[in-house]
Order: sequence, then C-alpha cells, then structure tokens
Amino acid sequence: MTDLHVYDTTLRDGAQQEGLNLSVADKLDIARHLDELGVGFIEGGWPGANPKDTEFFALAQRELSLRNATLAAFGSTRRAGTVAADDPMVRALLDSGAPVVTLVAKSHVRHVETALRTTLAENLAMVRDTVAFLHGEGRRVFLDAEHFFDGYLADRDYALEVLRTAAEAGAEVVALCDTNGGMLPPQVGDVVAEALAGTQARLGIHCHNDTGCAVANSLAAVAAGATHVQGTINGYGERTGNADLLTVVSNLQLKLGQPIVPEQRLREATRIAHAISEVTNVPPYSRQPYVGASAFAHKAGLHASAIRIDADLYQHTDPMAVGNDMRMLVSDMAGRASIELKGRELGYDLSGETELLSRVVEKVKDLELRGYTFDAADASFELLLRAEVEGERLSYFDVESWRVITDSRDAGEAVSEATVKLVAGGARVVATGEGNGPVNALDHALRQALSGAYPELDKLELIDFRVRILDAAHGTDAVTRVLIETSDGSTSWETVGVAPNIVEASWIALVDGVTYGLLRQGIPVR
Ligand SMILES: CC(=O)SCCNC(=O)CCNC(=O)[C@H](O)C(C)(C)COP(=O)(O)OP(=O)(O)OC[C@H]1O[C@@H](n2cnc3c(N)ncnc32)[C@H](O)[C@@H]1OP(=O)(O)O
Ligand SMILES: CC(=O)C(=O)O
Repeated sequence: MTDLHVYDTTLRDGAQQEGLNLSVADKLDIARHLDELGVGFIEGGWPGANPKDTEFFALAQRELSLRNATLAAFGSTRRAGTVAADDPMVRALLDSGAPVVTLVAKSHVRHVETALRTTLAENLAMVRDTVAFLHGEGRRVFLDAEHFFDGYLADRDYALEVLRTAAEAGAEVVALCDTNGGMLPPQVGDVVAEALAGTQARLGIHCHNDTGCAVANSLAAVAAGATHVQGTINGYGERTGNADLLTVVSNLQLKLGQPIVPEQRLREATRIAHAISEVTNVPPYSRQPYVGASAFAHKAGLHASAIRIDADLYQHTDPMAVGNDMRMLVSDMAGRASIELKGRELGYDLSGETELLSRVVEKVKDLELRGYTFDAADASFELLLRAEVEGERLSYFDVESWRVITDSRDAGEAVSEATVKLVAGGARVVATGEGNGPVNALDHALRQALSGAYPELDKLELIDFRVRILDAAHGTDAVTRVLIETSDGSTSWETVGVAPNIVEASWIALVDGVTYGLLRQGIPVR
C-alpha cells in the first residue's frame, strides 16, 4: 500500500448536489458502503450546521462500526474576532466525536477581504487558532484551503502562508481546493509542485468538475506530489460535481500502479456505485467510467469481431477488476460476430452457424429500420434469436383479438377498459381488465386471461413504459416505439414494440414481456 489517503466527501460535498437530499439513515447506509469499498476517510457532514448532520455524528458514534475508514467532521475556522474555544461551531466539531476534523479556510486574498470581510492577518490567526485548538484537544486536523488555485494565481505568497500556518499549527494535511472547478491539469500540476516546494506540508487535492477535468486534475495533483485525494462516489457534488472517486481510485490503482484499496474491494466498485445510487435516488449514469452499465458494452460489429478473438482488443482494462461485465449490444450496427457473442451471453453456442447468424443480422437490421431498437430491449432480441434457432417463435398462447376503450363519465377521470380473447392451456378465455390508461388496462386483461394456465405470471409487474414517436426521417412513415420494462421482483427485462398505433405497439411489447417472463422461469407451454 502507498501512503496515499483516499478521502471521501460524498456525505458532505456530494450532498451539496442539486436535488440530492439524504436522511440520517441514508447517510449511515452510504457510510457503510464507503467503508466496504475501503476508503481511508469518510467526511460525514458539518455538525452544528444542521440538526441532521449533528444527529448523524451522534448516531455514528453508537451505530457505525467502521472497519477500514476513519470518520471526519467538516467545519470552518472560527469566526473573525472570536476565540476558537468559544466558537459554538468549533465546539460542535469537537462534540461530534469524530477523530478527524477538516476545516475549510480561506486562502485567496480577495475572499478574505470581500467575502469574510476581515484582514489577511486575522484570517491567518483564525486558521492558526482553530487548528491549534482542535489539535490540542486530540483531534487529527486536516485543512481544506478553499479557492487555493485561484488564490495562488492572485497572491502566491499569501496562499502559501495559509498552508504553512495550518501545518505549523498542527494540520496533518492541507488539501488544495479547486473550489470553482476552473483549473486544467497542467496548472494544477504546476501549482501543487510549487506548493510542495514552498511549504513542505503534506498536500491533498479537492477538485470540482466545472471544466470536466476533476479526475484529470486530481491525477495531475497526485503526480505532482499530493498524497491525499478527495472526491465523491459517482462524482456527486455542488454544480457539476466533484472528482468521481471511483474513477480516481481505479485510475490510480489500475493505470498508475498505486494500490490504494485492496484488489478484492475494488472488485466491489460497480456494485457499491449502484447501491449508493439506490440510496441517493439519483439514477446511475450508464456512461460512467469503469462502473457504468455501458462502460464495457460493445455495439459496433467490427469491435465484436475483434473481441471474439480477444476481448482485450477493444477494452482498456478487465471489467472484472472493478466488478463490471462486458456486454454485447445488438442493433443495426451489429455483424455476425455481435450476434454470436450475444448468443453466447444468452447461452447459445452459435459458432460456425454462419447462415443463421447472417439471417439474424438481416432481421435485426430490417426491424431497426422499421423503428425497433434491440440494444434497449435485450429480452425481445432473445425471443427473436430463439425463434431463429428453434425454427418457430415461442408462443405460450394464441391471441384471437384484443380491444380497448377509454371513456370519461360525467366529465370525471378517464378510465380504460380492455378485453382480451385468447387460447391458453387448451381453453378459450375472454377476460377484461381496467386501468388508468389503455396499456395498463390491456396489461391487466392479458394477465387475467392467462392466470388460469400460467399462475406464475402473478409475480410479474410492469415497472416502466417509454414511448417515442419516430418520424418519417426514420426511413418509413411515422410510427410509435414502445419500450416496456417488466420485473419479477428480483430482476427486470426490456421489450420493444413498434406500430403506427401506440396501443398496438404497447401490446407487442407487453406480449414479449410476458412471454419472456415465462421463458426465464422455465415454464413449459401448456
Ligand atoms: C466550498 C464549500 O463547499 S465549503 C462548505 C459549504 N457548505 C455549506 O455552506 C453548507 C452548510 N452551511 C450552513 O449550514 C450555513 O451556511 C452555516 C451554518 C455554516 C452558517 O450559516 P449562517 O451563520 O447563517 O451564515 P451564512 O451562511 O449566511 O454566512 C456564512 C458566514 O460564515 C463566514 N465564513 C465563510 N467561510 C468562513 C471560514 N472559512 N471561516 C470562518 N467563517 C467563514 C462568512 O463570512 C459568513 O459570515 P457572516 O455571517 O458574518 O456574514
Ligand atoms: C472545501 C470545498 O468543498 C471546496 O473548496 O470546494
């Protein structure tokens, strides 16, 4: 292990993201995930700034038994003109019980004079007193030098003096913050190297992503000598976010040979990123480096043809190193190799089946021209592939007809009613269903009709429904594409339907969703 600190600020700076609102229980939950990932420090929030963060630290002392990480409480230097020991916000940091306290301090002359409205000397005294007081009380103290890079460019000597003052008063780490996120990697590298030469302090880095360079800036800082790197999971944070710690750690570990978390913990990165997304209720970003669902998904036929020979030909690293998986996507950009590899993923050995593969490629391209999209509807593709392999389409029931009407009585809420007639399990069934829309009503009627022959459908649920109108520019007349996501409670699958009529497109996707649901449970046709 190197001497590099990984310091997570998801629960503090990450929580400053627009729309992100964490309860105390959420914070405890996330802290457990972070500990599992193996970060060195977890910044839990700002005790004293709001009751939630104060309660988090109180509960953390009782309920959070961290195995790897050390808890840090965030706060600011004492107010101008006061005594650190008497400042209620400084006392709240002590009362939090956190073994590490991270203080934010001004390091830019303009911020001291215009935002803090005090003198440069008093700001240095605020840093010195607060660090010394907390250090004297037995806390490990880190200092976040706010606006350090801009401050350094404006007044180098003063910015460095803030770092020296903190280090001399007992700060173990001084983290240089690109608070406005406006820096680029070469500037960051130069300033970190100069700050190191000018202070001898242990330096950290805290980057925001306003130029899209937070990760690159963090790496530049580490290359220049910073040994403490801050960031947030999934890059959450104020404005455009902070450096995504998962990308930073993966790059340091897998590309730069700096093993900062144990290998087996890095293999949990994808799972933990998604688990934390569940808690924050922020949908995972599929194109997130390393851990995104698309990070190792391949769509182009040429890529697939090379991957079939050696996966490394189109992958920068082994997806398993971060707990992710390679996936093949099927679309009109697929070639035979894409279908063969997708087939392998689905359990079909199609090697050498040149004719069948060509047929499937042709079918997919034709259907995509008509508006289908299979890279978003794996389950519909599997049914299509299965039909080509088996020579006939899997059919659990024969549909005679379906009908749906929507009406509103006495100007009340519109209600839809559907009737489905089909043959299943050797019997003709007529079933009706009601719903708050035509698709909902059709879904109810279809399940009702199948409930006798296939009671296993009971646990399936339609969980998402997306509609897109495809205009003439798509190569045909305007049509509607419907994507439906169905779940059995533990996993979900997507199916697609395309038709000029939205209800017909929905029906096609619904039938695929139900058929796939039965197939994956291994239910025989009755
Ligand atoms: C770059 C960052 O992200 S730093 C973290 C920022 N995070 C947050 O601000 C979230 C939590 N903040 C809060 O809950 C509130 O702002 C509080 C509780 C901290 C302060 O609230 P209030 O007392 O109402 O003050 P308010 O927010 O209006 O202004 C901040 C005050 O802190 C002062 N201040 C700002 N930075 C510092 C500092 N490093 N050291 C000392 N005082 C500071 C400001 O000058 C201002 O003082 P004033 O009240 O005399 O004008
Ligand atoms: C401290 C902090 O969050 C910043 O300067 O961005």
